[in-house]
Amino acid sequence: MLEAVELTKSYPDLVTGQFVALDRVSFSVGAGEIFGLLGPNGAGKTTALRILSTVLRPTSGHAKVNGFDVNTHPYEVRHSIGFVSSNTAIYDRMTAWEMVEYFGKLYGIPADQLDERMHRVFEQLNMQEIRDVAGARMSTGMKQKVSIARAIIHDPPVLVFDEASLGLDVLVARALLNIISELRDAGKCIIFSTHIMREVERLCDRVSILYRGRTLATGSLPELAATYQEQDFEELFFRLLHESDQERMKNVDAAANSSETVGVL
Ligand SMILES: Nc1ncnc2c1ncn2[C@@H]1O[C@H](COP(=O)(O)OP(=O)(O)OP(=O)(O)O)[C@@H](O)[C@H]1O
Repeated sequence: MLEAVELTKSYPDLVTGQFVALDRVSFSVGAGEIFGLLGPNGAGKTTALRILSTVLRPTSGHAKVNGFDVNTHPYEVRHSIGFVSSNTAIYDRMTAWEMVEYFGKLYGIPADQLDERMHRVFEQLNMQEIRDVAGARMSTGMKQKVSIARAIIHDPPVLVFDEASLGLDVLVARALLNIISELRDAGKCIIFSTHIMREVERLCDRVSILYRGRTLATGSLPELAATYQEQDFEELFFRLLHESDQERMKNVDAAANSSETVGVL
């Protein structure tokens, strides 16, 4: 359903020449699966998700969403994907119903099908009560529901949640995770990026741990526990980050030593 192969994104950098935000990251996600991208700030999660949703072009590597290549078929990819982030803008003057309807029209859903689809989505997300509430009067939780509704109105097979629980209180965050589980059970292919380990433990079938643009490990939690002989996921996460930092420092030292040697020669 979704496949990323050796995705790399680098930016020009005044000091180092190139800054690699994403370094040969690969993963695949099937229908009815929630795949987590877990990493601290700056790990490269948003960069990967922006490439998958065709907002950014990769420097190298390729990706397919619902069988369509992100570089050659961006239009088809956008129709196959729904994107939910923590900072989706909600129009103050539109009601929940009007906003979702507007997006349905943007996706080109014919009027006769759109009305039926709207009712189904509002029922699915339990949004009937906020149907006529204007954006300006919505709570953060209501806004997040509208963001999800407009991301799924065209019934895409792939859904991307980028730090979607950021800023939500525990009750609303819990409701969000429940909605995502239900979407998985309905057969959606879901990518869920977060820096919260508890969310991964609760929700994800498999996860990639990203750090400084690189994948440190990928697998289901039981697989990772067995591979690294560590049952506590939080311990495992920090251990991998620490080992990656040590490896990096070793490489920096080695590079410094070799340039000193060249200087002496
Ligand atoms: N346009 C850009 N030019 C230069 N560097 C960038 C650009 N966009 C992102 N970066 C850098 O790429 C790295 C990865 O950023 P990204 O937003 O993908 O991280 P993230 O894992 O989503 O973290 P966060 O939770 O902070 O958003 C960061 O160091 C960021 O500063």
